[in-house]
Amino acid sequence: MSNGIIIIPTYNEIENIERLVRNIFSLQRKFHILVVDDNSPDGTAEMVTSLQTEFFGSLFLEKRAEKLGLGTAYIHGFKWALKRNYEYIIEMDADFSHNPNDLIRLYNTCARDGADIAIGSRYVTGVNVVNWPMSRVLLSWLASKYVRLVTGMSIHDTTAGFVCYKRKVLEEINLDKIHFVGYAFQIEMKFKAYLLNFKIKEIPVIFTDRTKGVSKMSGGIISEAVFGVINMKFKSLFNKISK
Ligand SMILES: Nc1nc2c(ncn2[C@@H]2O[C@H](COP(=O)(O)OP(=O)(O)O[C@H]3O[C@H](CO)[C@@H](O)[C@H](O)[C@@H]3O)[C@@H](O)[C@H]2O)c(=O)[nH]1
Repeated sequence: MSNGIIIIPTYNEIENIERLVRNIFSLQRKFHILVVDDNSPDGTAEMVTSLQTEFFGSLFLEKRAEKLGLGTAYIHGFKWALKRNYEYIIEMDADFSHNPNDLIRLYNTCARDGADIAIGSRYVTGVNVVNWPMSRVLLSWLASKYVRLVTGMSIHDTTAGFVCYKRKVLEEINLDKIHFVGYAFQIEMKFKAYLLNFKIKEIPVIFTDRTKGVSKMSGGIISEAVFGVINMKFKSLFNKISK
């Protein structure tokens, strides 16, 4: 039994998932993996099912009926993990934007260095993003600045999706009261952890854009974040936010 689980949300990641799973299982530290797939038409879930024979007891799959958003996929995965004995619960994209070799550093920041949340951060030391078009780098960097300004959090990479949580953080945040369904979910989780005074550490990582498959970023995801963050801060000022 491993005390750490990597949760990977997937939508149409057939070109990445097998290589990523094999890569994670070849690391020196042993983690379990949970894939939360939203009925990807490209057969991502079927690929995971076929790998489960080889990685029996270490690779898990939760299949949802339709594409319901990155945020709700993670909430689903968190609840699944909390029902089991995992002490460290890690979020990661399926497309190799997050380097699997950084997983151990992320894990150790919580397991050895006393953090409650460890964030694999692109913006601690300048901008560590490879192969994103300039427009996307600017959008992400400005989004992080905007969130810092509005919320008052001192985190550099507020939209990061490469995060290790200690179990107690996910037990204390009310997962049923997370409102955002898209990437803004990442901001909301960090904000709630910040309001609860959890110890948050950022470790620098290099984010490399995917070479296979496509991003699921959309206009709806952006506007959810832009307007949602102000609303979230406003509610917290009047103590109306549920942690
Ligand atoms: N199950 C499920 N998975 C999804 C969904 N939407 C996206 N995903 C999965 O979530 C991961 C990230 O999605 P991408 O579409 O590849 O994200 P990105 O554009 O590269 O965005 C990155 O930057 C964002 C902003 O900084 C980050 O918030 C995000 O986590 C990610 O690192 C991938 O594994 C993708 O398959 C969904 O609706 N359902």
